[in-house]
Amino acid sequence: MTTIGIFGAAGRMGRAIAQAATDAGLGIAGGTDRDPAGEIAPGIAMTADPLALAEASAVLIDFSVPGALSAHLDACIAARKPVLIGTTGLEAVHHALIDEAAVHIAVLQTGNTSLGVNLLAALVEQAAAGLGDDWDIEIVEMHHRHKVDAPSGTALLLGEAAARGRGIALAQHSERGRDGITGARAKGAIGFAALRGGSVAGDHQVIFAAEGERIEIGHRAENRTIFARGAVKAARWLVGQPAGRYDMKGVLGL
Ligand SMILES: NC(=O)C1=CN([C@@H]2O[C@H](COP(=O)(O)OP(=O)(O)OC[C@H]3O[C@@H](n4cnc5c(N)ncnc54)[C@H](OP(=O)(O)O)[C@@H]3O)[C@@H](O)[C@H]2O)C=CC1
Ligand SMILES: O=C(O)C1=N[C@H](C(=O)O)C[C@H](O)C1
Repeated sequence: MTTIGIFGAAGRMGRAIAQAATDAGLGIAGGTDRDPAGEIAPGIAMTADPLALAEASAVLIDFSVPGALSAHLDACIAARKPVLIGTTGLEAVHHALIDEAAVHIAVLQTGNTSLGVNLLAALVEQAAAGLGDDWDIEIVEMHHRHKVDAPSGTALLLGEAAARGRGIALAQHSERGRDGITGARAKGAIGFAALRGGSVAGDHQVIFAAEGERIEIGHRAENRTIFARGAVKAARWLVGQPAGRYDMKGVLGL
């Protein structure tokens, strides 16, 4: 039986993943959290030691915080175990750590584990490729009041898809956090706007706006179960994969 270890196990996603893994008939080796006192569910042991967890698991799932990424990757490399990174708010330094880890082990990093969002990303890439840069691209997301990072990992994933479709680098063409006298929109820019409130699990809308017409495509997550199910599916897929960096396309057959 595949046994999963969960970094950030006491969090909203950690708990949802424990439930999804149990529903899928998988074993749970245990979990870590910032304060690992106690259990996340009956029979699921918490530890403060990422390496001990990695050694006890067939595959690891990390939905915690960017600051813990380095220690989690080190543990997975030392134990030679594959890992899924679902944590968002990652910066260039974190992506460099993931690239380095992927030389030694299989690492899947994604801002969204759901089938719907990954299919949306494929559609966005196709639309951006077909429409050309006189169509302005804006990405709007809304999440619950507890979310700490913006734009969401999913908004950035969709932005990357749009940039790929256009054959440009997102980093050089994104407009984020507009406020005050911003000046006119740059031609070819990909804009981001983030809303926060209530209990919204995750809404994303991609708007293609031209003179006189607009195309809007989007996705609404009704709860976290879709992310948790996707994470468990990806973890199963990762077991036995050779070292390398992966995203959800291989898992979902997109
Ligand atoms: N890729 C995807 O599909 C999805 C990604 N996410 C992302 O997953 C992450 C977690 O989301 P969510 O569960 O809602 O957030 P939570 O804040 O509920 O969970 C994060 C957990 O990680 C814990 N933590 C903090 N530091 C460490 C550490 N050093 N080691 C282990 N655990 C630690 C936190 O503890 P404490 O609270 O005590 O600090 C908390 O329990 C976010 O980045 C979110 O954006 C969310 C949904 C889907
Ligand atoms: O923090 C969340 O809740 C979510 N985070 C991910 C993101 O940043 O895109 C995925 C999902 O939208 C929920």
